[in-house]
Amino acid sequence: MRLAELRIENLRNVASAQIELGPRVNLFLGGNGAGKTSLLEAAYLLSHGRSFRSGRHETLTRIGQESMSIFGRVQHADGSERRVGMVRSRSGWEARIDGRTPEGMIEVLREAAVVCFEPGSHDLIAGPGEGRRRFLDWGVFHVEPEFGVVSRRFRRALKQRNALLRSGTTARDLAPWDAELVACADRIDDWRRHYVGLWEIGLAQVLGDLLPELGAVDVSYRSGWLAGARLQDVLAERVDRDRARGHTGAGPHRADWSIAFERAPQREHLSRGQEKLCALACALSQAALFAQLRGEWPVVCLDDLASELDREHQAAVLSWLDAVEAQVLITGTERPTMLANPGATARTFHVEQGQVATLL
Ligand SMILES: Nc1ncnc2c1ncn2[C@@H]1O[C@H](COP(=O)(O)OP(=O)(O)OP(=O)(O)O)[C@@H](O)[C@H]1O
Repeated sequence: MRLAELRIENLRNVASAQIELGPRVNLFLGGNGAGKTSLLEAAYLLSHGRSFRSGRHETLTRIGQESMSIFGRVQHADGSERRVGMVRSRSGWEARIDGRTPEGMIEVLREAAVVCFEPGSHDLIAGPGEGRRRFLDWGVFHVEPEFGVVSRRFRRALKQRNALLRSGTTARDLAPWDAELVACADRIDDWRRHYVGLWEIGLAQVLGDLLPELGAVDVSYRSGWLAGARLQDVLAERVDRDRARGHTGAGPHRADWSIAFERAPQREHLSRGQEKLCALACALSQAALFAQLRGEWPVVCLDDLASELDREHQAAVLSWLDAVEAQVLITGTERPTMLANPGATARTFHVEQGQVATLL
């Protein structure tokens, strides 16, 4: 899929922008604080319903404004086109699809698929498990049609169970929520496990290009409860502990995954740059798996590529992307030397004080 057009109103310092994107490489150049990352953030929001930057959602809206909006014209490989959008006001998010209000944001998120590598991406390797679960679930969501609904049911059951735990209830009151929780958890776990099994094949290939010096790679997935045990047994066994803590300590909300290399078996063996390359390989291999299973590439965003990677790795990434069909959005303060002659289909934009102008 590709974003043929991106329209933004009042996102950070971008008061109003309408960008006609090219089908392949789109380069956004401008000085620090110009608003380049905010453009990628807009594309990412359409796909994830949240920003890749930390902080409260209120800070997304331009200072002094009541609301912000993002619209995208999405073109799919089968020739279909969708107009997707989201508006954020004081009352929260509102989704739009082809001029109507869909049942939920989930419909917009299904249409727009964007993967992103940005300065905070190393957190995927070095940061808390929540980011890794989100990464994994984004991939699963796009290939398992029921995943969105089942994970919503799971979150509801978990919330209810936690509320009951805090109110000092009996095991009998917990039983219906435990049953719902376990039913959803088993499906989520199966989907995630299956996805990781497919994804790690492509990940090993990309890492073989980007970090060959670290040797063979192994991805381990942990479901969030004792390996080999049934979740219902684990919940029953630890119910007193859960009650004392006021929340459920085992389940898919505690799942995690990690990457180990032959010559860097622990995460702490990786340099910061190697963590970044790992995170980049995760994003690229996730995009490749999406393309394999869905028959079209997601949009690939690379924020501040030149300052994140050395020249050799920048060249490796750009030639990897050149060989595939993906639409790519890249930001930088200067044109990367590898993109000095980016080809006839490439577009370059100049960004300054939140304004975007097409250069080529
Ligand atoms: N809510 C907001 N309202 C208005 N301006 C904001 C808001 N939040 C952030 N900004 C400003 O918007 C700009 C956002 O810049 P962004 O991170 O997109 O820039 P960038 O071009 O990627 O910069 P850099 O090269 O420094 O990473 C900054 O100038 C920032 O001060």
